[in-house]
Amino acid sequence: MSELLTVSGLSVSARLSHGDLRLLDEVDLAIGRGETVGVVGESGSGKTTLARAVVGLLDRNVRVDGGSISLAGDRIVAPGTDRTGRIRGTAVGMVFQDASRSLNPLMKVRAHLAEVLRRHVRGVGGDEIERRSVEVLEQMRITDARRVLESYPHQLSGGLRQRVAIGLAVVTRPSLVIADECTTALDVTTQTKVVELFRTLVGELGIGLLFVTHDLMLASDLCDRIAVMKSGRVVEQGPAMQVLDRPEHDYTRRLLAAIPTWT
Ligand SMILES: Nc1ncnc2c1ncn2[C@@H]1O[C@H](COP(=O)(O)OP(=O)(O)OP(=O)(O)O)[C@@H](O)[C@H]1O
Repeated sequence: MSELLTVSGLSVSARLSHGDLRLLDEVDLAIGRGETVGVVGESGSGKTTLARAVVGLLDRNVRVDGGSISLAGDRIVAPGTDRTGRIRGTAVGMVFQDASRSLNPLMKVRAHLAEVLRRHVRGVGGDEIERRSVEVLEQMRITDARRVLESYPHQLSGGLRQRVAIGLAVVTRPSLVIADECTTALDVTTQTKVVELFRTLVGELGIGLLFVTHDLMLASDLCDRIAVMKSGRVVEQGPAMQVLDRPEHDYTRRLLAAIPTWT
């Protein structure tokens, strides 16, 4: 599988009034084209910091102090280097937890899609915007694309809003999508449908998917490989089934033990 995203020895710290706090410690992670990698771990383990480092969206008091991130062989992040501006929203799409907050309540879905396309696709015109907007909603398995295009976010269900948010992330045809806890706010049935949609999209579009979640079962259902994070480090990574069936690290075993069972 050809490598798409390579994170090598990435260390990130926050500057605080009483000194520096290490948020990521020598993190290694790789994602190939058409591959889904889950990053799991409890709250505060550094998952979001890792996802945000890839797209250059770290907080102002946070900086990279070691290692690097490359996309398709191009080094985009290293200490003192941030070349993420040209890949964010184009080669890399992002979906966050709460679609309601990432969508502007005063803009119809049509205007959201048009804005993203105009910002990121050079020379795109009205007809093409219309064609690609309908096409991406259909890719999101939205059957009444024209009605959805004319809707404001509040007129859509939570599941539909999240589909629109995913559509906005892929309409520019990125090679990598980063999804950060994007199913957490959804009920279980809607969550399952969104996971199914991601599975289809990865297959159809051949994108790489970085799927951040605290839910180890969800990750193992969707992902080819899983990286388990604890205190800013990747403590274990491997094929999803291996991590689930034969966890090597105590922390992974504890995460597994914390999953409620029906029996
Ligand atoms: N700008 C910042 N300044 C100081 N500390 C920060 C900053 N951003 C994140 N942190 C700390 O870094 C740690 C990792 O945070 P991060 O949000 O990456 O964890 P997470 O695994 O995504 O957690 P969650 O699942 O709750 O989102 C936490 O302890 C957090 O408080």
